[in-house]
Amino acid sequence: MNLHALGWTSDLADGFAEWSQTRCVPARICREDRGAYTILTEQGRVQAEVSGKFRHRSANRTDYPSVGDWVAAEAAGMPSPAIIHAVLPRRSAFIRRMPGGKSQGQIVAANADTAFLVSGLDRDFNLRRIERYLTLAYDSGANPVILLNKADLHGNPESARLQVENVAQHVPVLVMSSVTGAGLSELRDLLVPGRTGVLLGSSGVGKSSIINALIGLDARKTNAVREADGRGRHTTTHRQLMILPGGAILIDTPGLREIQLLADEQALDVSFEDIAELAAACRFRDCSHAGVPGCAVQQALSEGLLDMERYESWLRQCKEIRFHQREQDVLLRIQEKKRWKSIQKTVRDIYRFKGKW
Ligand SMILES: Nc1nc2c(ncn2[C@@H]2O[C@H](COP(=O)(O)OP(=O)(O)OP(=O)(O)O)[C@@H](O)[C@H]2O)c(=O)[nH]1
Ligand SMILES: [Zn+2]
Repeated sequence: MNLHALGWTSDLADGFAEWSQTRCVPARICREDRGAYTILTEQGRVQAEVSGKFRHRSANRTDYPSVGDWVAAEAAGMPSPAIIHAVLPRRSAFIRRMPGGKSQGQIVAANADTAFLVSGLDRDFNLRRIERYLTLAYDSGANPVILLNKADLHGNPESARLQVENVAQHVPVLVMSSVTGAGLSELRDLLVPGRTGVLLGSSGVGKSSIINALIGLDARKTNAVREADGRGRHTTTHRQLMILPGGAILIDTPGLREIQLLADEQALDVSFEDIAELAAACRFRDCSHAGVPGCAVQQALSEGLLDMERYESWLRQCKEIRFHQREQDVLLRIQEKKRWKSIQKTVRDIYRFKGKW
């Protein structure tokens, strides 16, 4: 398989330069299952794991390879898995907060060019959730596209599209159905050979069905091929990267049950460009725009120029991002403290050792 067909770019080639004189080859992670990786190389699909040295120097979960990542890997000779020595610099990454409140981030997909944010036009439809996904997408570095799937279940999909276009300024919104095939050809037009898309969305919105429809499988049979998750529910359990017949690369992700933001505030300025503009025009310095009379944001609210629910959604996201930033700061301070303790201990040990002389 040609590396370019897997999404190889000149930036990646630059990133790989320091490995080019070694026995390593470039490879892309197509599947991860608790530390066991499946990678794609020019030679084909192989199993891989990270080296002991890699494990040793990787303190954070985000240091480890994720689906979509490019790595420097060394073939170890079958049947041993190949050894991953390094992750090449990422062009984009979707980071979400780990479920269960740990403050470490988890990379859902790496190196995507386009983020397909999938919603179902059924009971799942929720503008506020779309706003959250948009912030996540802008923070990741990939370009968002919104897919409104299950159009066959909605009485007036066009009205839903208008609502979404209202909150997702400049973002393409596609109404589709993986069951009837509506919108599929428009979606195909957005898929570029050698470019990577990632499907993100809650469980059950139809991510796997969309992929199946794209590769020509009957979407209604998706359930039959889904893997049981042990609780009797059928759901996608592994993120997986695949190459579609047209040559575009697509990453399927398991439904994110909770999407807590671990984004940068700048991402909010893009997903809420309208509010960011108002905030910039606010005459109060350091205004939180949360209720001060005379504030430009409050003014827009009272004049009906800004939707209250959208404003509240923005405020919640601001608070959440700041909360995680503070938490992250605390975490960094603790790590720094530990580092100093260990340096102090080393120094003490050296003196103690010297004292024996
Ligand atoms: N009516 C209708 N049903 C759909 C459509 N797309 C998917 N479904 C159904 O919705 C259910 C969930 O679809 P999946 O493709 O498994 O959803 P998913 O987003 O991959 O879910 P997870 O793997 O849990 O993240 C299945 O029963 C599909 O048959 C659609 O366009 N219309
Ligand atoms: Zn203000």
